[in-house]
Amino acid sequence: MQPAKLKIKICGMRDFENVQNVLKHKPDYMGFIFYDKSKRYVNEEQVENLLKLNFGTTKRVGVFVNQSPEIIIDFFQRGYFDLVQLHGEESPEDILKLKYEGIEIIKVFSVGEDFNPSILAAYEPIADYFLFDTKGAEKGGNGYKFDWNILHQIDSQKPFFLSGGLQTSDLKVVQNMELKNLMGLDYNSKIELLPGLKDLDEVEKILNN
Ligand SMILES: O=C(O)c1ccccc1N[C@@H]1O[C@H](COP(=O)(O)O)[C@@H](O)[C@H]1O
Repeated sequence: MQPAKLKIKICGMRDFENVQNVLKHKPDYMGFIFYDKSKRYVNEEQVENLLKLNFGTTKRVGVFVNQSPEIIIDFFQRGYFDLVQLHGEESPEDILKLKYEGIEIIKVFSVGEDFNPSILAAYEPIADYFLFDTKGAEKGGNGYKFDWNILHQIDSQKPFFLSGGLQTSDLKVVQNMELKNLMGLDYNSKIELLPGLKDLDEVEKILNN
């Protein structure tokens, strides 16, 4: 069954004041993109500055693409995030290295026409959550949706997030789909004024629902 209240993640944040303002709406998760080819890349100086803020109940998600476990562990030990979102082709072996350090894992799968759900089995015992995003030219943040009906065919017990071009109005659509194990929605480029700068009106609409 889909949980009554979906968790909300606002991703691709980096601007101090914008983070502060989004936090007023208490999202469940806030994502920071530690991938230097992203338009939303957050550098170490920006992250260190953000550590001054009180995140309250909002969990900070570090988003990585095929980064070495050693670097991820180093950033985790510096307190840069609470859990990781692995948005590349990370192997189960590398993910286990993170688990041994006590890091909670969101493993991402990019869904296109050729998506084969058999890839999930190797990650089922080690990831805490799955996230299904749209496959596109970029590793993430492509800004468009995949056919969510494919999720009805997935044979997994793992709670998962949905992402890929989500807009404010999608909340109701998704709720009506009764997607088994859907735990949360991840908003990014469609609620932005500029890459990395979220539209506070959209954030308010999402989180006041
Ligand atoms: O946003 C990015 O630039 C990005 C780059 C590399 C990996 C992940 C990235 N963002 C994640 O992409 C999805 C979907 O975003 P969108 O709604 O399609 O813009 C989301 O999970 C972001 O966390």
